[in-house]
Amino acid sequence: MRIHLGTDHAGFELKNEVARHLSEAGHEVIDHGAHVYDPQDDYPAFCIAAAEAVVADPGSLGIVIGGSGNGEQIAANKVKGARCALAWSEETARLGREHNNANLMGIGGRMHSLEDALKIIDAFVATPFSEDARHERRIQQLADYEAK
Ligand SMILES: O=C[C@H](O)[C@H](O)[C@H](O)COP(=O)(O)O
Repeated sequence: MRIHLGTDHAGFELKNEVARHLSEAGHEVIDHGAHVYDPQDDYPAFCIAAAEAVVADPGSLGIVIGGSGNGEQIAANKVKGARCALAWSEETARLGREHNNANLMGIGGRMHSLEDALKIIDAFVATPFSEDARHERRIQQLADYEAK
């Protein structure tokens, strides 16, 4: 699977670990920055770039990383067609895929150990959308609102 990453300084270290971990697992990882550590950088451009890439690349997934994941998720969700779930446990990661067909997840690099963060990310990447009618219906309602 192709996986697009975006992060600010607060997720920089985790992003590099995630890129290594996912590449070793056989995924194609595309890094939309930050490419250098700058403690003063801002998350929106990196997360919007990752979300735009995911929307333009159907079937791919995205992971946006920051200190909390909050701002990163907000930024990604500004992109039309992006459905970015804030994943803070393996269960919320799985539900983001099963119920919301999330094509991106946000995660806080300051919120988890590396081991736990990688488990959360693995749960997200491994879980398919359920395709249940009630979830399809709700996602369509969001898409209809977005199209207005
Ligand atoms: O929601 C925003 C993210 O958590 C940012 O990564 C965070 O606000 C960055 O904080 P600071 O600039 O204090 O390192």
